[in-house]
Amino acid sequence: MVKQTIQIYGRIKPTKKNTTVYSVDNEEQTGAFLEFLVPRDLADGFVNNKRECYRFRFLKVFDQAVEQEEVFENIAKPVADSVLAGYNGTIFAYGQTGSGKTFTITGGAEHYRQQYGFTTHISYLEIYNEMGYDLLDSRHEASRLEDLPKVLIMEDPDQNIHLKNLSLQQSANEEEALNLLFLGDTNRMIAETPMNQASTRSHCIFTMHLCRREPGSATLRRSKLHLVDLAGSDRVSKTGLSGQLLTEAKYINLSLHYLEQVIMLCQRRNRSHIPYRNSMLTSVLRDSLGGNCMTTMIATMAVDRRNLDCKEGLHTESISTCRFAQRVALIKNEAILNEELDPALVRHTHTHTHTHTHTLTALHQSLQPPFKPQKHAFMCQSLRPDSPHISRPKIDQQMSCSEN
Ligand SMILES: Nc1ncnc2c1ncn2[C@@H]1O[C@H](COP(=O)(O)OP(=O)(O)OP(=O)(O)O)[C@@H](O)[C@H]1O
Repeated sequence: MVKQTIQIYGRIKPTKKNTTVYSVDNEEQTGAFLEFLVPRDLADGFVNNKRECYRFRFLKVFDQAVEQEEVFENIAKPVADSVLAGYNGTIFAYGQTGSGKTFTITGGAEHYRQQYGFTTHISYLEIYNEMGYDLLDSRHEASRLEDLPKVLIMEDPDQNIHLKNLSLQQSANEEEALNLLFLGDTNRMIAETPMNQASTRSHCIFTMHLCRREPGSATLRRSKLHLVDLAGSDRVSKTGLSGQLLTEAKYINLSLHYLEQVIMLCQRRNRSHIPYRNSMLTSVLRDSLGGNCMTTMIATMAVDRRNLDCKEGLHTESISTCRFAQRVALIKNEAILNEELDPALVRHTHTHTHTHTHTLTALHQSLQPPFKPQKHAFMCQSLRPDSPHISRPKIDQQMSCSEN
């Protein structure tokens, strides 16, 4: 068993504007500090009694110039390696609208290197207004979100969560896996808000389910990797929304509130009851938050003046994102190696005890690796936009929202 607190990293989105209000201090030994400096003259005539300096600790902070490749090497690769070994992993991005969550989790419009990896199953869930949708329903490519299959949460007697109607698509190689990612992205709901024209107003969870058989062994290792792109964490009152967008924002606020509630309770030593069931997001991420998973969070921040709280001259959203991250860093997870005896082998052994031939055939079949493990498996590559083989299709408003 691996006991580990949730690992927190910060990432500052590049801006062309001159920004002197923060500083990053990455120390090898002590971790990193992100400091927001709030000069009094930014208060625009208001009396500013706030602190001048807000200091937050992260494992590492990736400043504006840091490329996706380096973020991948530092954050995603260790998690992907653990998942390949048989542990569950989660990487989630949290931050205000437009701060770079989607970019960090799924990459920009670049090309990806095509390299054959091993077979895996993939699911892609969108949670919009507390309702789950299967983004990988290929019959509904580029249709309205409401037309996609609705995903329901079911719980078995052992309180394990099952997602009914969420398809698991097998992918034989990296190209197929990336195409599933692109299909899902095409189906994602994109709505305009005054703050960001291509804002995602929903939570999206791209999950890779791996099943690995050790050569020469009858045990299987099953692990999952969740890549979680949360909706913007901004408060509703600031963005001046109404109608459908206000409803969306309220749902987002509520589910982020439940996420925060779970996080607060997970920190306590005496964890009696954690209300995971309050929202779909926390139900799905149950293992990731205080359970059987190695979890990493990336706090994304946009620091240009547009994102300043004008009255106070503060980076209010960045500061609350950092505060959220500090609370997340206190959560202790316990990841176990998800090993089990191959059920197919057990079944064969029971039904064919009278002859060794069948048992041996089954044993032989079950010991064939279902995939060829390679150092650079799909996940290791999926965030690496560095070579010209597979391109992300352009997703425009028309494609993603309506067939007409
Ligand atoms: N590190 C980066 N380098 C270059 N461009 C970036 C980076 N991070 C974000 N961007 C760009 O900034 C814009 C907003 O980023 P993104 O859509 O990832 O934000 P978000 O936090 O996911 O927003 P939302 O909450 O609306 O989903 C996009 O055009 C994206 O390409």
